[in-house]
Amino acid sequence: MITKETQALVDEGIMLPLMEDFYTIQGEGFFKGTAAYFIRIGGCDVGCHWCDVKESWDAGVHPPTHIGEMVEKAAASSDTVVITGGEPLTWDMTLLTKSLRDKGCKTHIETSGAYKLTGDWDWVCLSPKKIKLPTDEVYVAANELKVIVFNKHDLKFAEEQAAKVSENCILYLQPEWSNREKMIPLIIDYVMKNPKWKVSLQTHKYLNIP
Ligand SMILES: C[S@@+](CC[C@H](N)C(=O)[O-])C[C@H]1O[C@@H](n2cnc3c(N)ncnc32)[C@H](O)[C@@H]1O
Ligand SMILES: Nc1nc2[nH]cc(C(=O)O)c2c(=O)[nH]1
Ligand code: SF4
Ligand SMILES: [Mg+2]
Repeated sequence: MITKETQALVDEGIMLPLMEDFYTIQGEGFFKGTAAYFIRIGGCDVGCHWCDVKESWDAGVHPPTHIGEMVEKAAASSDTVVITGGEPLTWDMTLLTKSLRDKGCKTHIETSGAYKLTGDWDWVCLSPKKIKLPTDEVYVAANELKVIVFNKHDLKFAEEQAAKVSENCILYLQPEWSNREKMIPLIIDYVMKNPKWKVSLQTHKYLNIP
């Protein structure tokens, strides 16, 4: 159980439930191959059945941590910081992103977009989920749209989502990891026929890095 005082700090975004943080190579999407510091904030109730970090879902098991601590560590390693989770937009991202920018860091987010968009972002990766669709403001802010393809129907979903983002948003299809052998041929064929889309792979999993 956390105290009322701590809960108040979490509500303000001064403390956040930190699952893990690590310096690695961004494995996915537009910045694939770029060194970046990752901050993984616990808490998500979207509930994707194929989620590769289900341990993140329960915010209660991840210790409320002062954002200042996270920012110090991140800024000491990298000028590019990716906020992920869990679903980071479960929380108020205003103060975390402000502190990161004050330290000269670029702020990137990995989000399903299911909740109110808070924070100041240099890059928004929107990965929409059918079971909890993004809010209108996140579609507008998205720099890249990364749709996870678990089955053939997800290609139709991808087109519906692409119709909602801005014109310069970069479009990616990423195979769901456990079903990648089946989905990769389908994605390759689809991208060759519909070249507005690009392929994104979880390259960190092939490289055996976090
Ligand atoms: C774990 S999520 C955390 C951020 C946020 N909740 C979201 O879904 O965008 C980070 C990224 O991994 C993707 N992802 C999660 N599980 C995956 C899987 N099994 N295969 C491929 N991508 C996956 C998500 O769609 C998202 O783009
Ligand atoms: N290397 C690496 N790249 C990533 N890109 C998005 C990730 C995420 O879990 O949000 C991720 C991750 O977990 N590791
Ligand atoms: S929204 Fe993201 S963290 Fe939440 S269940 Fe889906 S993939 Fe996992
Ligand atoms: Mg990941």
